Amino acid sequence: MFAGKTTVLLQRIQAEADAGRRVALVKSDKDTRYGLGCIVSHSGKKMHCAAVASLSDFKSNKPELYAQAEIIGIDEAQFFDDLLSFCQSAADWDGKTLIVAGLDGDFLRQRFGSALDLVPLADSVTKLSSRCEICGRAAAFTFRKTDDRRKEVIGGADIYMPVCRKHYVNGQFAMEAARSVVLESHSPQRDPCSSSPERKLAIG
Ligand SMILES: Nc1ncnc2c1ncn2[C@@H]1O[C@H](COP(=O)(O)OP(=O)(O)O)[C@@H](O)[C@H]1O
Ligand SMILES: Cc1cn([C@H]2C[C@H](O)[C@@H](COP(=O)(O)O)O2)c(=O)[nH]c1=O
Repeated sequence: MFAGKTTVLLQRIQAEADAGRRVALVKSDKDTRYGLGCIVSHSGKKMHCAAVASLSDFKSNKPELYAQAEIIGIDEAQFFDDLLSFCQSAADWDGKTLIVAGLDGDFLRQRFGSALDLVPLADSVTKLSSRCEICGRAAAFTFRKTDDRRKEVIGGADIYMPVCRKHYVNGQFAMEAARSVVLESHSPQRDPCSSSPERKLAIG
């Protein structure tokens, strides 16, 4: 996150529109933070879009928009279960150009949705990185600052921060240590007289 995916997507869609091409922008309706009619980057740039539950909904519920669009921009691609089938058929059979922005991995660095499955079908792929919020180095990973373990948790800088490899690993270690301290303190078998081993909780 914070790597500039939405910024680049909006810039490319704007450039295509300025060149006279018919464009459409789509995002998942799971993200309601800025209302459903807009895609907004973390730095505040925004454009109108269609917010849909699935990409097949976009095609069936907005048939004119789909039919007239030469270029379709998709943001938050990780949230669309039908990403692969939609992109394949739109590009291969309907002649659309797709510009897709999304996360490849989640806060645990596990694959997120099917953005990775698009790689062999794409003409080109750009992996962006942010700046580590702790040391300023290139940040390829996203650290979740809360204890929520669900894969999908909508949010921005309130919940997530971009981190480099070192600070990702340190942060995960600190979270695990904190979690085990909490679990131990709630365990009925715990001997109140025994002292817990020292744990490092600092990230950095
Ligand atoms: N905590 C943050 N860390 C890094 N960048 C941030 C942060 N908060 C806001 N930004 C801004 O967000 C921009 C990237 O926003 P955006 O294009 O929405 O990224 P992405 O879609 O990859 O999450 C950065 O260029 C920076 O100006
Ligand atoms: C890492 C991670 C992110 N999310 C959510 C949080 C945001 O709502 C989006 C990512 O938005 P961005 O344009 O890339 O900033 O995804 C999530 O649900 N689970 C995660 O592990």
